[in-house]
Amino acid sequence: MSRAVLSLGSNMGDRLAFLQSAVDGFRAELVAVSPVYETAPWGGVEQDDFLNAVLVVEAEGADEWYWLRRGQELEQRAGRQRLVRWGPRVLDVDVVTVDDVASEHPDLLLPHPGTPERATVLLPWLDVEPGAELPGRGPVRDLLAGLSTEGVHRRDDLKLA
Ligand SMILES: Nc1ncnc2c1ncn2[C@@H]1O[C@H](COP(=O)(O)OP(=O)(O)OP(=O)(O)O)[C@@H](O)[C@H]1O
Ligand SMILES: Nc1nc2c(c(=O)[nH]1)N=C(CO)CN2
Repeated sequence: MSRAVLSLGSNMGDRLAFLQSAVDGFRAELVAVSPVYETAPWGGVEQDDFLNAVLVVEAEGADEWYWLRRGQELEQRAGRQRLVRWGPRVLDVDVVTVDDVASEHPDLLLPHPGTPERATVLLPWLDVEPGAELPGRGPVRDLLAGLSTEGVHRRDDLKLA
């Protein structure tokens, strides 16, 4: 069984609908869906706030590339265009972890290298897996304790179903 943690982000158009389209796309493999967070953009590009969430998914016989491909298919279906690094997007699906897999392949870095610094990933992940560990880096709870969560707000009025 392959178990992956995926980070979803959107800051263009109907942001919640784009996140929901990813949830729907992974419906058959879905283990958990986090609350939705509204988050100030990181990365230095001036742009609108994001909605972020995390999914936990599982599939028999899948490998890490399967999850990357599935995420990219859903990004394409949402109409994503790759324009600016760390810029606005209708849907971003990042593979955060796949079991304990470590990968240095540039097309699939695992665990996703941005994770330890991103409260936008760690907070929703902790909501669905309170004991979560980032392989090689320890408990998510401890990583979060060292980060600012300023600009990261849980939106309980916005629900993914
Ligand atoms: N763990 C991963 N999850 C998703 N894409 C990855 C991962 N590791 C490497 N990539 C590669 O990153 C590229 C996609 O980058 P993308 O434009 O989504 O980056 P970004 O979301 O702007 O930045 P970041 O990856 O820092 O969040 C793809 O070519 C993909 O193969
Ligand atoms: N708050 C927030 N900022 C971002 C995000 C994101 O998902 N959330 N994704 C980016 C591109 O990967 C760039 N900046």
